[in-house]
Amino acid sequence: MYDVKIRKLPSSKDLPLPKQMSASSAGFDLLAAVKEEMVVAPGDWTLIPTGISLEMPEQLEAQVRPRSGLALKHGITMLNSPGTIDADYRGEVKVIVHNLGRESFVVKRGERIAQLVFQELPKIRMMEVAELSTTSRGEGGFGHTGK
Ligand SMILES: O=c1ccn([C@H]2C[C@H](O)[C@@H](COP(=O)(O)OP(=O)(O)OP(=O)(O)O)O2)c(=O)[nH]1
Repeated sequence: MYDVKIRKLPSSKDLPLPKQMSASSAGFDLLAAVKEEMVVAPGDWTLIPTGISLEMPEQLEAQVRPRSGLALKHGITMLNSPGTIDADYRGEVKVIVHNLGRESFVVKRGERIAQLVFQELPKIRMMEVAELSTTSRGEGGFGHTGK
């Protein structure tokens, strides 16, 4: 269990605190802290503020992910999905909303625009080597085994 601190910024004072999906879940929905609404034209993308900033243990990162309902109904996704929120980032969490739909999408204030999922990060040690081990896959990739 990790403690994640959420700070509401002045732009979201009147909005509810994002709700954890369940007491044990690893994430919550992000609310759009736009002034009233923001229009995203078809094919366009824009940065949507969420009105919160975070503090989490350094073993974690948070990932900004699309909501499947918005994707299915409106073609709305996150351009950089999953967006990465670094543990040492203290700025406002923002969402790059991409409209892949055929119609303009209106982001309304307080709407659940994306979801944030926390992930434990492995510790790695990088090392340069001259050779890598051999495997049966070798260099095959990008569909080389067929459909
Ligand atoms: O969807 C996103 C992605 C990133 N960020 C914030 C938090 C993250 O810690 C910071 C930097 O993100 P990232 O490392 O993806 O961006 P970069 O383009 O590599 O910028 P930087 O040079 O600031 O690391 O921007 C968001 O608020 N939302």
